[in-house]
Amino acid sequence: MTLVAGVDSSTQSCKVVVRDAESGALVREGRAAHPAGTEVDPAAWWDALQEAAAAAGGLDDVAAVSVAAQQHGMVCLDSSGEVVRPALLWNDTRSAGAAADLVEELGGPAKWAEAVGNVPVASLTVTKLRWLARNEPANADRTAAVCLPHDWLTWRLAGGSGGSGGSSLEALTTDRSDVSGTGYWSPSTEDYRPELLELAFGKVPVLPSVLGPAELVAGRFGVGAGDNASAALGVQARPGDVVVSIGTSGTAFARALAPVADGSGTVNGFADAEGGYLPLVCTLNASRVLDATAALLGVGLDELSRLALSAPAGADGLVLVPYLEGERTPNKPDSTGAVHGLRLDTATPAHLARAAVEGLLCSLADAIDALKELGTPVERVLLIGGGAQSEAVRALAPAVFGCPVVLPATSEYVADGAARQAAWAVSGAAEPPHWSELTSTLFEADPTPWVRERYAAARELTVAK
Ligand SMILES: Nc1ncnc2c1ncn2[C@@H]1O[C@H](COP(=O)(O)OP(=O)(O)O)[C@@H](O)[C@H]1O
Ligand SMILES: O=C(CO)[C@@H](O)[C@H](O)COP(=O)(O)O
Repeated sequence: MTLVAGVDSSTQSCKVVVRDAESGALVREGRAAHPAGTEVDPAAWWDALQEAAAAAGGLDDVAAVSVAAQQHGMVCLDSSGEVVRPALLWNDTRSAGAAADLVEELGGPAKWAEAVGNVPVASLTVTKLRWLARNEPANADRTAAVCLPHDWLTWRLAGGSGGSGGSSLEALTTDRSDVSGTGYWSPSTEDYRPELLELAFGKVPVLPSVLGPAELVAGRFGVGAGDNASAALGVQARPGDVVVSIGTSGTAFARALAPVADGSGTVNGFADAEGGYLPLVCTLNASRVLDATAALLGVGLDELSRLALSAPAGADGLVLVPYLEGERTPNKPDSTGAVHGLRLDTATPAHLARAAVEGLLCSLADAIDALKELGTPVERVLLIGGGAQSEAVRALAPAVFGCPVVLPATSEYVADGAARQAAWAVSGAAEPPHWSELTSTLFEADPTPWVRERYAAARELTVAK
């Protein structure tokens, strides 16, 4: 049996799966936690990867390993390969002002969408580089190369380590899916846009080489991917599927045959990990809305679910606007969350739990609508990510989304996608291997459109932090 491994180095943790390259059967798995916060020393990802790999029985017997990771994080390296400062993550909003400046300097959002398929918001790497240039000029001066979390982990696995003896900066690699979230690579021309990096950062550091989806690095490492593109590989998404992921971020995305350029900035025009495209909407607030509400109520996640399901649809008018970390979609980096409709009869744990689940789902329903408005066909909605383990999320998603929801069997789909990429690279075939169909459960419910209507009115009523 040929074994392959897939890694998901995501915001909250690192997961490793070892699978049979041919059938996709799960052989072993492991995980380890990441530190909290929106700036993290990449060394912590490396340590977590070692711990998760050891928990998965080690990687010595696998033919290939691919790493998928959280998108957009800014990893700056100096000329000897040392990390210059802790990485700024996708959910760090300090570069919101830099994003607004860059949009204006290029002549407006449409120019950016046309150039790189994305309108800068604080999440994109290009805005973090502008922030660095303006706020930490000494660190910007020291920066000789810039890469993404999955690029850095792949480089280290393949021998790059910084200091003497490590691979050179020129050995850094990336893939289309992740580089398309930087803001300085164009999915329509498949090229870096160095003039945009120059505009943002004042210079063009060494950038990773962009390899094809099934290429191998140093003979044993897949090129890797952004975590959402890897999840699309993991669930074997097909045209007509919209995948909704409830992790730290909330995302809705679909595979597409042509690049997308949304001048409103709502939909990110990413590339996918198979040679196509991945229009995607991302929110900053998803599973942690449930974590925070459960903590507020002093209950666990299962009890939160039970409470939510015990309250009526619409929570008798109680609405929770989930902008607990500010928000990216809509672009309100300084906004805060809010609870509206509080009365004596709605001031109960059950009403608050219901409002939290419905608020989270309404923000994702808006994301699905944005994809539809750009012409994305929606034949099936697939629900994945840690938050999809919530009974309340499963039961209420079809009511709020207004359509049936497919729940694939619980699995680490980002890591699974990376393992499938590794199997593809090892096979030398033109297409990724077809692994057995996922077992899944269909959730259906009568639509509750009034829940979204009340949410739509309430989501505008938030104050800045
Ligand atoms: N039973 C559950 N009910 C609700 N949420 C859950 C449950 N189990 C795990 N989660 C959520 O999963 C989240 C982590 O999801 P994950 O997809 O691993 O995130 P990320 O990929 O961003 O690190 C946690 O914030 C936690 O709230
Ligand atoms: O920024 C995005 C997508 O554009 C996020 O989806 C990150 O890629 C983080 O993913 P999770 O850790 O929440 O899965």
